[in-house]
Parts: sequence; structure tokens; C-alpha cells
Amino acid sequence: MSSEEKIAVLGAGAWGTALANVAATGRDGVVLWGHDPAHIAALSRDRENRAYLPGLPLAAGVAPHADLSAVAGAGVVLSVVPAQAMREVARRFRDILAPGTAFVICSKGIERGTRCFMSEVAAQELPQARIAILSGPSFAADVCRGLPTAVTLAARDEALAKRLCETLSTRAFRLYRSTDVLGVEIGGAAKNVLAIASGMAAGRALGASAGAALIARGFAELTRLGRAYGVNQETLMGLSGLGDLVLTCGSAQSRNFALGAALGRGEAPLEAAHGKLAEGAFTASALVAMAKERGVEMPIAEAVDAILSGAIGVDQAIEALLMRPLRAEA
Ligand SMILES: NC(=O)C1=CN([C@@H]2O[C@H](COP(=O)(O)OP(=O)(O)OC[C@H]3O[C@@H](n4cnc5c(N)ncnc54)[C@H](O)[C@@H]3O)[C@@H](O)[C@H]2O)C=CC1
Ligand SMILES: O=C(CO)COP(=O)(O)O
Repeated sequence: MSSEEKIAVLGAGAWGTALANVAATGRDGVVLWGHDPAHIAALSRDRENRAYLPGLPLAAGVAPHADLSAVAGAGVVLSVVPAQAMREVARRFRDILAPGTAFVICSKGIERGTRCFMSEVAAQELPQARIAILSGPSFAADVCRGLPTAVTLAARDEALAKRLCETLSTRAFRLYRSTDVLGVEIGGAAKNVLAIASGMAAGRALGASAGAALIARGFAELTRLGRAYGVNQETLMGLSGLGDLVLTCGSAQSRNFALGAALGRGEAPLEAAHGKLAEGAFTASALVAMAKERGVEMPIAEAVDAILSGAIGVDQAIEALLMRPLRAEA
């Protein structure tokens, strides 16, 4: 993987644009593919993603395209579309990606109908690709501003993970490698659901102590789930697990937290996201079902799912969590 290797990014939203800018540090011809020709035309004209990252310029080396064929010949493809759209997008690129292409999943979520992790979706749709995952505490706007950020890049093939870290790291955007693909995915998917609960507590003005308790007990849920899937504890304690949980549960900049805060203030589940992508709202039901299948208790995630589906209200959920039997902390 040389610095001349072609890099393409699928998905021209906030995170796709930020990652294209990172990839274009010292590199030209980074393809930023988006499915909406009007959005791509505006990106090319304005050299700024006004819809998702207003005020932040597109790097000179980024070439926006709406044409699938622009991605042909890329050795590294970053997939940055919403989790529920990943299968459809991967399928569109099945005949375009060459054997051995590194396909780096940057979305965070679980496919609802199939309950597949993103790496499973990619493996099913793109059998020719070598799959990796990039996840960790990283707001697109921070990364676009060049603020220091550290995330995890995992691939089962450690040599691939190492090469991708070298290819994609910049001075401000540091990648740490891992081979624990599933551990990284579980952290990214679960933290979004748990961040909705933290947002709800903030929206209901439950106080900073409740906020800290939710992070710690949310992490206990994430750890139990990860253990049931046999992933490494170090991964869950790292950037893609605890790191991202702390970021997302503690910042109104997070769309998942903001959705929870709106619910906490009394907004209706169907309106509270205000048109923004909050992946936790799509992942919650699958996450809860997968935990139940494995006998894993996730009461905070269950409460979020029940509120989103309209089965219970926020006050009822808080009451139920507070009335749970006292137990050992672990
Ligand atoms: N925004 C952020 O700070 C971060 C986002 N992520 C993850 O990246 C993923 C993408 O998020 P964002 O870029 O922030 O979302 P976004 O809402 O800013 O952009 C999503 C983009 O995907 C496009 N899209 C929607 N449906 C599509 C389809 N069927 N085919 C192709 N494109 C489609 C939209 O038009 C939009 O351009 C999510 O899974 C998110 O959790 C991860 C880390 C940071
Ligand atoms: O994943 C993220 C930060 O790491 C972005 O969080 P939101 O999707 O909640 O905005």
C-alpha cells in the first residue's frame, strides 16, 4: 500500500467528508463518492460540505463523484454510509471493487432485519474484499478542523491493519491497530444506544451524578455483551469501546445524545432526531434482541429501545431502572 495507492470514500455525509479530507493529507485524487448527484455537484462547486459540515473546506486532493465507476481501481475503500444502507451500497460496488481491495467499514451499527454486524454484511456482499473496521471517539467536525483524534483500526489480518494505519494516519489523526474486529464493532454499535440514555438523563435534568452512573453502568452492559461474544476486554476498555462511550455519552455534539436529550425534554420518538442520523435509534432493537438471545442483561439499552418504540415513557423507564433489585456491581 503505497502513498500513491488510490483511496475512495463511499458516503459524502459528515464522516465521509472528514475522512476524505484526512486521506487527502499529502495525497491527490481521493474519490469521495455520494449517491445524490445534486449534493455531489454542490460539493464540487462550493468545495465545502454545506449540508453536513458548514464552514469547513474540502481538502484540495478530494474529488467528489456520483458515478460508481470513479471508485474503480481503488486499493483502499472507506465505507461511510449509514449502517442500514451498507448492504445496498456494498452490493452496488460488488462488480467494481477488485479482488484484495481493503474495505474499511467506518459506520457504527447493526443491521436491523438480519442482526448482522457491518463486517458480516461486507463479507456477504463483497467476498473479494479484505475487511477492516475503523471506529473510536471522533466527531467529524473535530477531525475536519485538524484537532487531535485517536481511533482504532481493526482487521483480522494484522499486517493489513498495520498497513492501513500507516496509510491513513496523519499527525493529528492517529490510528491504533487491532485484530479484534468484532470487539471494535460491538463498542461502536452499543455506545450509540447507551448515549441516547445519557442524553435523556441530561434532557430530564437528572444531574451530573446520574450522567456518570449511566456511563459506568452502560459500560458494564457493553462489557457483558462483549464477553458473551468472546471479544477482548482490552478492546472494550480502549478507544472504540470506553473511549467512544465517554465521548458520545458526554457531549451534546453527539447526534445520539441530542436525540436522547430531546426525548428527555418530552419530544416524541419519531421527531426527536430532527432529521439527523442517530444510529442508536436503528440499532437499539437489534442490540437488545441479540443480548437477550445470549442471556445478557442490558437494562439501559432495553429502556432506550422501549422508549423509542413507544412502549413506555421516559419517566416510567427511569422508575424501572431505579427500582431494579440491588445487586453486586460486577
Ligand atoms: N459524524 C461523525 O462524527 C461520525 C459518524 N460515524 C458513523 O459514520 C456513519 C455515517 O455517518 P455520517 O457521515 O455522520 O452521517 P450523515 O448523516 O452526515 O451522512 C450520511 C450520508 O450517507 C448518505 N446516504 C444515505 N443513504 C444512503 C444510501 N442508501 N446510499 C448511499 N448513501 C446514502 C446521505 O445522503 C449522507 O450523505 C454512521 O454510521 C455514523 O455512526 C462514525 C464516527 C464519527
Ligand atoms: O460516533 C461518533 C463519535 O465517535 C459520532 O457520534 P454521533 O453519531 O452520536 O454524532
